[in-house]
Amino acid sequence: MSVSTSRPTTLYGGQTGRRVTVRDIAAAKERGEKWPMLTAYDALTARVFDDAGIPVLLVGDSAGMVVFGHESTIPVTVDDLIPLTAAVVRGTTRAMVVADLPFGAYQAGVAEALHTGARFLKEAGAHAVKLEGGRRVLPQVEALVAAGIPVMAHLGLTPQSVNAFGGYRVQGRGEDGERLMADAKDLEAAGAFSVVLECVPAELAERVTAALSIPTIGIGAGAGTDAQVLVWQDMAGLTPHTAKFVKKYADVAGVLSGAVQEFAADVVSGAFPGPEHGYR
Ligand SMILES: Nc1nc(=O)c2c([nH]1)NC[C@@H]1CN(c3ccc(C(=O)N[C@@H](CCC(=O)O)C(=O)O)cc3)CN21
Ligand SMILES: CC(C)C(=O)C(=O)O
Repeated sequence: MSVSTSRPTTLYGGQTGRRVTVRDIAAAKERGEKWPMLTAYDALTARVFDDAGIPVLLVGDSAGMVVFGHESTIPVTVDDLIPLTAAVVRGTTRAMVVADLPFGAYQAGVAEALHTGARFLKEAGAHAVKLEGGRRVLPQVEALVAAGIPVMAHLGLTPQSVNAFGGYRVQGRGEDGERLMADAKDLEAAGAFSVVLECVPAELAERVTAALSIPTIGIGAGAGTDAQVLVWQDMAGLTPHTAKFVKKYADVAGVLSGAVQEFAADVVSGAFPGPEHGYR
């Protein structure tokens, strides 16, 4: 058996019997192959996504909103995300699991970023981390990469800056686009293995994708990025109100609501439990 047989033919759908690595992701960019990414926050749903062949799962700080019920990602802590990340790792065998570094857990400097990044790898078994920002976090990106922690960058609408932006708004229009392009190039030079582009004009995302040798992962950034990510509860129809960039692929809220109402009616009527659900 040659060494090359251990490399997947495609990132999505390619079978190797091992975890996806940063080298597999780099190879997909070289092949010009597009790939899907989803968020995950627990073992059972992560397992469904892993079995479906999703190569990269993000334990996003969007957990603050979709898991913990906050109004933004600002209140999320490292201690909130570590057990969720550990659950996603335990629920999967093939996906690379990327952990979001929460607000206030890396901005203070290199030492803080290294401390937080190491916790996600040691305590949760994450394979990489994601952090938000451009030039202001380059030292953190360089230090994490030097320490052996792969870094996914995140530009455009960086939700941890929602208070500075004055709401969740499209970023990178006009002159801001050139600054975003420069930040993307600097993040690649600092060693990031990929970059999320959130809520930026499609034309800008396409230009950044062409300018970088690392993959771009779009969310509300048009069809020209190398990968696409969505929050799973949004694409599956569990989130009540979603942004314009979301496509709803299922009605999980409707299915679950129907099941819950049937269960409740069966309890009230005495139809559940039946003899087959009991012990003699
Ligand atoms: N469930 C969920 N899905 C997400 O995609 C997500 C989160 N939560 N939490 C963290 C951030 C916040 N995100 C958001 C939230 C709202 C908009 C939004 O409402 N955008 C406006 C665009 C406004 C404009 O035109 O500038 C929209 O109408 O789509 C976008 C991204 C993306 N992330
Ligand atoms: C929406 C994705 C990119 C994210 O950052 C998150 O889930 O927190």
